[in-house]
Amino acid sequence: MLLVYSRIRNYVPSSLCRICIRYNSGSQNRWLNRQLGDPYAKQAKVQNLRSRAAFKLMQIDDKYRLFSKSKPEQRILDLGYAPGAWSQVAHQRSSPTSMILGVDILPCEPPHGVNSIQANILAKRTHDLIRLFFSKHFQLNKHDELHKDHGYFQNMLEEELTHLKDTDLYREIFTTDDNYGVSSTNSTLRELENFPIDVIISDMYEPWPQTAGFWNNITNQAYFRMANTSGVSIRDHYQSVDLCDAALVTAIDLLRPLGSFVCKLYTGEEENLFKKRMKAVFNSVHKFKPDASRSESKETYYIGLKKKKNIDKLEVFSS
Ligand SMILES: C[S@@+](CC[C@H](N)C(=O)[O-])C[C@H]1O[C@@H](n2cnc3c(N)ncnc32)[C@H](O)[C@@H]1O
Repeated sequence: MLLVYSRIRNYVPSSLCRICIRYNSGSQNRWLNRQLGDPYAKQAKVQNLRSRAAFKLMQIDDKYRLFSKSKPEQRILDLGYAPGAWSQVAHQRSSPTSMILGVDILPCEPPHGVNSIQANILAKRTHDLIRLFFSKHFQLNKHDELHKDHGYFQNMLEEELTHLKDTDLYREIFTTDDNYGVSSTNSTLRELENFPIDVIISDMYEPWPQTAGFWNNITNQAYFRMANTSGVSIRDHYQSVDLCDAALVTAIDLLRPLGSFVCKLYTGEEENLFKKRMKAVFNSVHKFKPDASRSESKETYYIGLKKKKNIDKLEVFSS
């Protein structure tokens, strides 16, 4: 019903739309009324931002300074990026030469200045695609305007990955051994290839209301997929911890030492365990609930600054 509402809202006067509201369930009504009166939702519309979530990241960035216009070529990974408001903020607040990759399990056209892939972060291949995207090799060959054709871009990245398999170049990009064929003088460059990302942001969880991609039978039934807020806080919490762990694994494997990390967590009894894992990966760990996050929501944000070096993944997850 919500989908129908958002689709027809573009075509019919708002008085008629109230009819739709009347036939919704009570909780849907509450959601719609809250959304219609919400100052952040209104501001998002005015500023052409894809959702009110943009303000949460702005407030996190105001406090923890993740992005910088003066750092050229910041490499930013946005996990669960659809519909793209966080990516818009990352693009606005970083230098024009920064590289931003959005990953989402749902199909979505990325905002201007952002590349994206449709993929599940729980899959190993997704990590390979991310590493390839940020590799020197792919960046050199990438056409600047590719973000304008999302499907073409994803195909190109996938094909390149298949093409490279079993070549020396593949081994160079994907072997993360510090000593792989390099002298110690090149170790900084090697570190950059091993850990090519400066900032990882993850808002992964419930799907945004889809407006496109319905042809895709595998991923468009968002409400039957692994993660969607159910209102049952224990269930939401455990699924959220899984996604936070997946984001943390991505950070261990791909984020550069001293790099920054943000992830959304639905709070619950495993929160302290997750915090402990964060502390094993980052020198400085903060919990922050931005004003734009509704007080009744169980969501909170964990910020990890100054990633440590030489992290043993097994140790992080076995304690
Ligand atoms: C709350 S939305 C993100 C909103 C986004 N930060 C923005 O500002 O527009 C959460 C997203 O996480 C995605 N997601 C959930 N599980 C995922 C997974 N396993 N892999 C990739 N994306 C996932 C959902 O499809 C959804 O689009």
